[in-house]
Order: sequence, then C-alpha cells, then structure tokens
Amino acid sequence: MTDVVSLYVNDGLPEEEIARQAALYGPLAEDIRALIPLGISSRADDDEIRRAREHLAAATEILERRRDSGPFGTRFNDAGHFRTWGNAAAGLRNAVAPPLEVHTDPDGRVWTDFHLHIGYEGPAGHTHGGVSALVLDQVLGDAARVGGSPGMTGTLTLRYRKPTPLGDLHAEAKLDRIEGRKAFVTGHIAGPDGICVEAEGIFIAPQWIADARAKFEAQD
Ligand SMILES: CCCCC/C=C\C/C=C\C/C=C\C/C=C\CCCC(=O)SCCNC(=O)CCNC(=O)[C@H](O)C(C)(C)COP(=O)(O)OP(=O)(O)OC[C@H]1O[C@@H](n2cnc3c(N)ncnc32)[C@H](O)[C@@H]1OP(=O)(O)O
Repeated sequence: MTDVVSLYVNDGLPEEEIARQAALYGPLAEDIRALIPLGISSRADDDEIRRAREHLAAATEILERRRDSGPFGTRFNDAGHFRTWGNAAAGLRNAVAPPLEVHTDPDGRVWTDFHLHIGYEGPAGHTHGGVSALVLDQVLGDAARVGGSPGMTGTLTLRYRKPTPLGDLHAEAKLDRIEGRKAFVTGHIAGPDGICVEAEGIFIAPQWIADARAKFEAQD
C-alpha cells in the first residue's frame, strides 16, 4: 500500500451530511478566495489594514480550534460519492482553486467555464502559464477518468498559442485512446478571442489500480 492509497478513505457519510458540510464549508472557501484579490488590490490605509488584520486573526483563531491533520485526500461513501474537496483546481474547500466545476457531455467530452481572478496573474494582465497547466491537468485528467481510464499525469504537453487573459475562460478535453494502462487525452483553454493553450496528456493508471480492476473484472 502506498500513501496515495491510504488517502482514499470510505468515511461512510450519508448524503444529507455531505450536503450539510458542502453548504457549510463551501461558502467559507468562497470568503477566503474573495480575500486574495483584495490582498492585491486594496488601497486601505494603515489603520484600516491594522483593523482588517485583527479581524482575520480572530477568524483564524476560531478556525484552527478544531481541524483535521494533513491533506483532505479522496473521501467517498458506499453510494460511490467521491469528494476531493482539497483539490488545488476543483476542491470545494480549497480557496486556491478557481474552482473548476467540470461537466461531462454524453460523448465523453468534459468542459468547464471558469473565472480566473487577478491572483492568477503571470505576464502583466494575463494568466500565469503554470495556472493554465493546473487547469488543463485537471480537465484532461477528468476526461481520462470519465473515459474509463483514471490515472496519474505521466506527461502533459502544452502549447501556449497566445496569451491567456484573466477573467472568464473555457476549458475542455476529450479522451483520444487507451493503450494498456495509458490514456491519451487532448484539450484546450479558450478565451473570448479563441484558443490560447492546447494540451496533450498521457495519464497512466498506477499498477495498483490496474491490479484492482483486473481482480474486479475476474469476479464478474
Ligand atoms: C479505492 C478507489 C480508488 C480509485 C482510484 C482512481 C484514480 C486515482 C488516480 C488518479 C486520479 C484521477 C484523476 C485525477 C484528476 C485530475 C488530474 C490531476 C492529476 C495529477 O496532478 S497527478 C500528479 C502528477 N503526476 C505524478 O506525480 C506522477 C508521478 N509518476 C508516477 O507515479 C509514475 O511514474 C507513473 C504512475 C506515471 C508511471 O509509473 P509506472 O511504474 O506505472 O510506469 P511503468 O514504468 O510501469 O510504465 C507503464 C507505461 O507507461 C509509460 N510511461 C511511464 N512513465 C511515463 C510518463 N511519465 N509519460 C509517458 N509515458 C510513461 C511506459 O513507457 C510504459 O508504457 P508501455 O506499457 O507502452 O511500455
């Protein structure tokens, strides 16, 4: 067993409890996320910043009273409801995530319309190239999973065709083919003026997943 495997936990939460937690902690992440652009753009004066920091310190003191240790991991229940709430690109509880809400079409194409605030800046006024990679890693990985071949990113190749603006963007991906444990996926990010970044990815199912799948299929 690897550390990765031990972070897949069936915590048996009923659906109502999952919904309650989503409604409680999702808005907290939204509040924290909204602070990030303000940290960059606020023109508050010395006294206002001092007061704002006192309020934030008070909130921090409350939030750290009871907390889990370590990363969120992947949690699921008997109904097969998976939660990756700490995920850096899509996690419901992660203020760093844009967050991405990824949809699936009947033909297996996955897509997301998302918003990058000014905290994702790289070149002046534009999206950081590493943030584009974050988004495409997630969306292409989801396409591999939806296509029946979930895996770790082995290779992610990006072509930055033109600068990606900040603001409202679209990303999508589609499984091209599966070869053994490898899923080949393509996708892109588009802004209002068309495609900015093209991506190709190879997602590789770790041996433990391939073994689990073979065992499962042998039982059929
Ligand atoms: C209890 C329920 C569990 C359900 C679990 C379900 C899924 C879990 C898995 C993933 C989650 C799914 C979706 C994720 C969503 C979003 C995306 C975010 C993804 C990430 O953010 S993820 C972090 C970045 N990622 C890494 O941190 C990878 C580090 N790395 C490794 O963990 C290993 O390196 C690994 C596993 C990649 C390969 O290891 P390995 O030992 O299995 O590979 P091996 O040598 O056996 O090669 C087998 C065949 O792949 C070819 N090959 C090998 N390496 C290659 C490479 N890099 N590129 C292209 N081809 C490669 C060989 O050439 C051979 O090809 P051939 O069969 O044709 O000869």
